[in-house]
Amino acid sequence: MAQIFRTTVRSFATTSSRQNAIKTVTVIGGGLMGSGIAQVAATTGHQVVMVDQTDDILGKSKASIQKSLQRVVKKKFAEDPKGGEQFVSDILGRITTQTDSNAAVANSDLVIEAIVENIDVKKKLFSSLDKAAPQHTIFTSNTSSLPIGDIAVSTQRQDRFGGLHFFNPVPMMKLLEVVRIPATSDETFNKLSDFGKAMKKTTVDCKDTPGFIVNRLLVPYTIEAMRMVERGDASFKDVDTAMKLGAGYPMGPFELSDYVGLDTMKFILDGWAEKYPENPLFQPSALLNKYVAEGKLGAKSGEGFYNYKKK
Ligand SMILES: CC(=O)CC(=O)SCCNC(=O)CCNC(=O)[C@H](O)C(C)(C)COP(=O)(O)OP(=O)(O)OC[C@H]1O[C@@H](n2cnc3c(N)ncnc32)[C@H](O)[C@@H]1OP(=O)(O)O
Ligand SMILES: NC(=O)C1=CN([C@@H]2O[C@H](COP(=O)(O)OP(=O)(O)OC[C@H]3O[C@@H](n4cnc5c(N)ncnc54)[C@H](O)[C@@H]3O)[C@@H](O)[C@H]2O)C=CC1
Repeated sequence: MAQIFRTTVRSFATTSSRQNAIKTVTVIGGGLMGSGIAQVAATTGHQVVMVDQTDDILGKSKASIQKSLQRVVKKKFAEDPKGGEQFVSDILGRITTQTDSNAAVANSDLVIEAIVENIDVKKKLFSSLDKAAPQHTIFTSNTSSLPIGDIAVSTQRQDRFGGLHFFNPVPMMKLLEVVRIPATSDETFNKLSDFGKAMKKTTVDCKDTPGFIVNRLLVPYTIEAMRMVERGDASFKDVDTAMKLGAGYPMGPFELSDYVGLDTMKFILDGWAEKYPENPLFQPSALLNKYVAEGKLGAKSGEGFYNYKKK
């Protein structure tokens, strides 16, 4: 019994000290994903530095975090407006902003990159951060579709490099994919998994394969739905209704594509088609290409498969 107790205490102490390993987080990119990641990291007690290209963009990022926190306050502090105000101000107080990414990593335990999905831009950023960050700092990318290993080669710290793939909307989606490349050390991987749990996410372990787990299944499924409509087998609205009511998905594939962005879906698919031309699941969709060519990119552009313009 005493032995079990000692073991339990020891394993708790190990996990707990590992959970404490990451206290300060630098989130680079304050867009849709970066602002969500910064919000959740600060909500779970981490000190966050959020980086973007201009103060104007960072102002918008902070405003979107505030708006998202208000949704939480409405539910959690319905009877306690003062408590709600304190909750928001405590979280925002843990987020500072910076436009100089090298300066932002000076005291960072972890970097989470959530900038534009472009391999050359990501590599350039990490190569510069590698010289500026302390030795112990772990680097991660939130990329949806690029190989983590192809980004990590721009640094001299591949043992302290991995993927943290969050889902949109970050405050609501409970999953975090933790991705390791062959060079990722066990210590780094464990710290990343513990950090995910400290962020109150459920983590899954992923290898550095195209789309990791979720997008590897979700993207071909969505494209197959588009092919079904291209063949005239069903309308896109009926496909959405069928998958929501028949398979229990919160959104059908066309609603989800509009939500993620049709340009993003196309970008992921085109990248994989070029890199893995032999895989029939990654072949282009004429319907998707048509919508993107017409500038119908989904909710963000006001129109995709559905219309989002206020009448
Ligand atoms: C591309 C990639 O690499 C990977 C990806 O991200 S793929 C995309 C993954 N995401 C998905 O699959 C999303 C699927 N959709 C959903 O889960 C849900 O539709 C949704 C959570 C987005 C919205 O839920 P909904 O019921 O349709 O809408 P709505 O009523 O507005 O919101 C539901 C709740 O979420 C909350 N919520 C939604 N967005 C929020 C945000 N950004 N911040 C805080 N709270 C939020 C709302 O306040 C609401 O809370 P209550 O129900 O407690 O009042
Ligand atoms: N949109 C989604 O549903 C998901 C996206 N991702 C990934 O997350 C990353 C970011 O995506 P989003 O947030 O959707 O994009 P976004 O376009 O909303 O935000 C990107 C932000 O990065 C900034 N940025 C660009 N280059 C920069 C640089 N060099 N330094 C600092 N900031 C820079 C931009 O100004 C912008 O604010 C991408 O890699 C994407 O593939 C991952 C999961 C889901």
